[in-house]
Amino acid sequence: MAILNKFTTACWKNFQGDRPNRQLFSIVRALHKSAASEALGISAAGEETMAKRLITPANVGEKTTIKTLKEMPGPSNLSNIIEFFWRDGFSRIHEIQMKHRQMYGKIFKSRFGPQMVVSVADRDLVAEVLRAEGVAPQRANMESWKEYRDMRGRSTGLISAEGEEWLKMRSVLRQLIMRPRDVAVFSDDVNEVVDDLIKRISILRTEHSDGATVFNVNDLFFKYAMEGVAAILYECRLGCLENHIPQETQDYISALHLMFSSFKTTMYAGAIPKWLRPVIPKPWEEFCLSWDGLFKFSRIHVDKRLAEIKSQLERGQEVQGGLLTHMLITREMSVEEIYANVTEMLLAGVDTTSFTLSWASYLLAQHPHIQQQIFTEVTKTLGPGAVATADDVPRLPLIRGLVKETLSRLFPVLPGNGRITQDDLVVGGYFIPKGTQLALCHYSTSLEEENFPDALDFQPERWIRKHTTDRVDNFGSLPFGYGIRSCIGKRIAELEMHLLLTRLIQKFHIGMSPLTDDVKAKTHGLLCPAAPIHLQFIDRET
Ligand code: HEM
Repeated sequence: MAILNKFTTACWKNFQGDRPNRQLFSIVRALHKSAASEALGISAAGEETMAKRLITPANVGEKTTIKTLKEMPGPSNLSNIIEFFWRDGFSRIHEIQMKHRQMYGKIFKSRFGPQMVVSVADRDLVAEVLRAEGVAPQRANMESWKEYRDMRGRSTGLISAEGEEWLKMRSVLRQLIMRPRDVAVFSDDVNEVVDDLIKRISILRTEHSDGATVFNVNDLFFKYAMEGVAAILYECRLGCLENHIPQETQDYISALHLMFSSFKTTMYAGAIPKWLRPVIPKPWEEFCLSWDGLFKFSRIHVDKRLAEIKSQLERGQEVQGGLLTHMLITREMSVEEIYANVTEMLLAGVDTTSFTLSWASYLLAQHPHIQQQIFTEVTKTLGPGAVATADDVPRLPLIRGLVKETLSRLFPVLPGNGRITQDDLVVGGYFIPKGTQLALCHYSTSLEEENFPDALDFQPERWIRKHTTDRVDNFGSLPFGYGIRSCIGKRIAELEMHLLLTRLIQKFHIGMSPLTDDVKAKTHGLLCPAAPIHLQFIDRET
């Protein structure tokens, strides 16, 4: 188990003490504000310039060329209803993004009943929006998450919290897991999970007559991602890759599957008016049921660790541990906030990582010559059979390129991102009033020929910098978001993906099974394979 910190009984006082007082919170907030400016690359003077650029509604339509939302093009309400409800557009959100971009241009508006969304489908405009973000950007459509938490008296976590509440939790967590060196200490834990996955592949291959095929690799990568992220978050192993998965882990997987399988209904659980719930109860009931399962699982693991810490301290022993231990001891967050955050982080970290791994392996199988190039890089850099750690990753640019080309370009697992604007803005020549819902269309920008020549080709080497001043475009592809509200688990996800893909390429030639056709993507909340991916894992000669 990675050791982040050592704690002595002195910390126990802190552990039992009060939550940070308001004065401290103001300091944290001030620090955070400057950190946010830093992350966004703007100085105090820059912020002022930004503020001056804001326009009031009175300016609009005068002698300026600034246009109103009324003038913004976009599909009609009726065509949206047909596209989404008649033609099952919910599973083709990524394609619709591309289609609307072609039809209406870089910025367009769509209506979903009373809800109006402005879509931004251009690299430079996305950059404008994100660079103008304040200290606590607001995510869109989180009402149902909050309602569930209020109903059950639970705290919000990073994903669902807003404002000061979010800032406080973010300032705690960003110091623990945001930098590559923060997560490098987890290399051994992750590598143990990789060992188990390799063993699992060997078992699964024997179940097929050719001795090489693994059916539906996403199932395997789901278990890997869950085991890996839990090893870091809960500091324990869950047994996902065992032959017999423990019942409580199985219950969690069921809750996660329920959340995922009923995505379409649960996504709109909050949108269905409360008075209609007695008539259409299923979406809201399933939504609550899956959250109950997810929270229950986190409580079990957090409480278990809490009890261990208490007993160690009572015996006068020094407490050592990782992320969870640190959070429980320092008490910068309450236990309820810790439950909520580990619940939301586990939820955010499993399918995202597993789908990316499925797509990356699929692309490797489709492109054997590229797979061979990456294999050559790995063997030359590490030497035969060596197990990579986080420290080796910077020396494996094609492994990083493989993940980027998969996730930042061809299969961005979150094809879009949402924001509620917190100030009046002008974007692309349009006045966007405060409180407008924005959709940032990352899928369409990541396939833009202007941003990425030969955009449909799989070219991991395009991410390799030939010169230190080289930069492959950033705002054209933001798989983890950008700035102060970006993905807090980015480094954890990267570590899991880099270490696993390196080892898979070292051990196996990954081939396409004849049972796998051309697999298309579909949107189901995330961009996932529309059909199971079956792959062959053939041992490389040692
Ligand atoms: C391939 C894997 C992953 C991808 C592509 C991904 C992507 C994202 C994106 C796009 C966001 C929204 C950012 C924004 O609104 O600007 C996000 C937020 C978040 N992600 Fe990830 N994520 C991944 C893995 C993880 C992991 C492993 C964890 C936890 C261990 C995690 C935890 C979170 C949390 C807590 C947030 C909310 C952050 C906040 O609002 O402050 N994610 N992620």
